[in-house]
Amino acid sequence: MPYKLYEPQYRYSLPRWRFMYWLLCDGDLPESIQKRLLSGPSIQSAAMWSGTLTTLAMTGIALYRAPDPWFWLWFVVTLGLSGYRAWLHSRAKHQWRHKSGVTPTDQIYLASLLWSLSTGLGTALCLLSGDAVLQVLAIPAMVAMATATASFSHGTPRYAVLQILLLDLPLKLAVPFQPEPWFWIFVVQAPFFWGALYLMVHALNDTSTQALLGEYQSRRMARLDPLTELLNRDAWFREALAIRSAGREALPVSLLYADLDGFKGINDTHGHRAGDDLLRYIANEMRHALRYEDILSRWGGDEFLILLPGANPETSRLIAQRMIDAIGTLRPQYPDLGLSVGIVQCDNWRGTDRERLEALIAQADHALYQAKQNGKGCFQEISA
Ligand SMILES: Nc1nc2c(ncn2[C@@H]2O[C@H](COP(=O)(O)OP(=O)(O)OP(=O)(O)O)[C@@H](O)[C@H]2O)c(=O)[nH]1
Repeated sequence: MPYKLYEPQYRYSLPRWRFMYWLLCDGDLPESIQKRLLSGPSIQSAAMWSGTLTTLAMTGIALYRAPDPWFWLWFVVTLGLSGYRAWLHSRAKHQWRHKSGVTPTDQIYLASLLWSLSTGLGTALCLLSGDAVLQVLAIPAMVAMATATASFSHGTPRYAVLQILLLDLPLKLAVPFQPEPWFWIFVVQAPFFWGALYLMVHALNDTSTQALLGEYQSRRMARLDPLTELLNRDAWFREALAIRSAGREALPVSLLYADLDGFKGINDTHGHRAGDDLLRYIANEMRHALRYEDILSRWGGDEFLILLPGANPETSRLIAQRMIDAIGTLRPQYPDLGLSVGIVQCDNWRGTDRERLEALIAQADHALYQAKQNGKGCFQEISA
């Protein structure tokens, strides 16, 4: 049966204020999951508007029943906060759509906390007003809002707890200051109510986090070589072919085919596990020798394929030599270890398809063969 997964309208960037980060994020999770949890229903427009409309309806009824200056203040604060929150949401949506920078995550969550506080204080006022209608309205409205908050904000459990307390605590604190003894029942049941919401937030959070982590891991495994965590062949092809459409003018690229020298001997002498550790270490060294935009993969065994977009021959020589030198620093421990690199230069990447790319790889492989023939530990270049 077809079904549609819940997708947030847009993703929020991580909070920048320290306290907000602590309140909203779990630093142990990958950033993409933190952002996904952060962008849950709690700060999507639908949740904001349902909360806002409920509060506005309550303030309207409160003003109708008892046009007290405090209720006027509650009404004005709710109206002001609603406008501010609507503005923040439209800014966030715009920034996300146009990828023009960070979203105002801190402000959005802070405004939502202020709404919780003003709503909590407002319902406490309803209880203190002595008006039976307002009192009867305030209690179920607060139970509904606190419960909805727990499910909406489950992606951010610390924040959810604070929000529930801001909403519900003032009402409970108001009970001793009004004459009706039956309202004490809400104070007595408070620990059970909050405890149940706490458990619900954490159970929902656990389920969402585990599901997102599972999805994250399977995406990673489909993309990365498990030993070195570099791109695997398929992902490399995808990324390499994806850059062909960028820009209109000719885009020169270099393709580097790198192969370790003497690696078999290291496996034979130090064991396969030491060989694995070395491959991981070398993958990291290569990452550091490259630029952000370069596309690096473990092609197989002790071979690596690297695409350098926009690189001229001089840059590619420089990068190849940088990688050879980086591996050279391991000589004191592994005297026979080295790196040979075949380089193929391509003047214009535009219009490249898989077939042409495979032909370029074959040329780079040929250049690598020549580098090995020339005594290893060096690079050899040819033009496409
Ligand atoms: N430890 C480890 N070894 C691997 C892995 N994949 C391939 N190898 C080994 O890497 C070696 C690659 O073979 P060659 O490239 O011929 O070895 P080499 O000594 O570097 O040869 P030259 O390139 O001619 O210098 C083989 O011994 C493979 O068993 C791996 O994932 N882990």
